[in-house]
Amino acid sequence: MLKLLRPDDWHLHLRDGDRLVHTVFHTAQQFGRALIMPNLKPPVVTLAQAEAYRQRILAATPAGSSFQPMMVLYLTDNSDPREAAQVAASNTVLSYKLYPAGATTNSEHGVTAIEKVYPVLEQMEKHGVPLCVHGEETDSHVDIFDREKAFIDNTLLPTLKRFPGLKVVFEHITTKDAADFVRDSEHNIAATITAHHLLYNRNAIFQGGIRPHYYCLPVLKREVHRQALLAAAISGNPRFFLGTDSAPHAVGAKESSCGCAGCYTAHAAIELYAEAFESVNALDKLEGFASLFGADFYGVERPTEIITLEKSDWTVPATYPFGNEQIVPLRALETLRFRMVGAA
Ligand SMILES: NC(=O)N[C@@H](CC(=O)O)C(=O)O
Ligand SMILES: [Zn+2]
Ligand SMILES: [Zn+2]
Repeated sequence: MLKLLRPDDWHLHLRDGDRLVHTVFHTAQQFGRALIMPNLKPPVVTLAQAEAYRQRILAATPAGSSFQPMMVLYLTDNSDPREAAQVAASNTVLSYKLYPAGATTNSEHGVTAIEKVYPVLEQMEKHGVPLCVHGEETDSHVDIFDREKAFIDNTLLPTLKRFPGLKVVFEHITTKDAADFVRDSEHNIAATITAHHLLYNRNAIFQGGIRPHYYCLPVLKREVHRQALLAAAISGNPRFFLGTDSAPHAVGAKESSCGCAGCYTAHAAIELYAEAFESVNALDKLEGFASLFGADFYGVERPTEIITLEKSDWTVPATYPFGNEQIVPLRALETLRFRMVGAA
């Protein structure tokens, strides 16, 4: 039996509409709070839109749950620098998200050149508002496995040189380069790490055939990178913390000749992380990573509730409902060794 302070998910996609009841259900079972990504269609760009989305999420939250969605604004070339001060004053909107235009799902309204948002970044630095970053180079000539490293060199380093006090969360890091970069950075740079990047390398996408449910962005990398992420996650360094990047797409959109990027892990997120930490005998490091470090970085209260995980095998269902469609979760029809059994 393993008891943990109730974890928070610092990178989550819930989508919208009739899908919310299904996605919120899974996350609210496990997490006290989650940082909700704003890449809807159309994206969440204003405080008013974020508040309206937050209310839709709360309306879809199961009765009796105290789950709190924390919101993010989608940064665009046209974001108003004056809004940064209002974000700093908000208790429910915590950060901005940088999607380089074209980098990932619903990023077409993203930033076309980082210089265009310098006035916003200046205000964010001034007011202490964190920037969450999808860190991949968008130049299609750059090899897809090298895009995270190229982003560090071409975008992140010059931006931090110009705004050295800007708080940055390098989201869903996938390489040793990114882990080393964050480890060797100043205290204002942190990173989230997904469960799937801790558990799998790029072979998973091609195991006996093409496996669309293991395709996400940034794409899974070589084993050496997975090892580096695992080392960072269990290091006890408080600038590495949990963000699932659980990213649901209906089964038809994944199992397609041009399938969407994203792995759905919210149904068993903490169990998947526990499995990864146990694989290197580091379950004692899970609570800091999952429940403390993210709250500290964002400057919100640490959790007080406790959840309990048990060592007991269970089989993940083939699908879960997703609005009026279905979603295939990670590890569908396979066995998981941990199971969350309660909260108090
Ligand atoms: N990670 C993914 O593969 N997909 C995410 C977008 C993102 O986080 O980049 C999505 O919204 O589907
Ligand atoms: Zn992303
Ligand atoms: Zn994401």
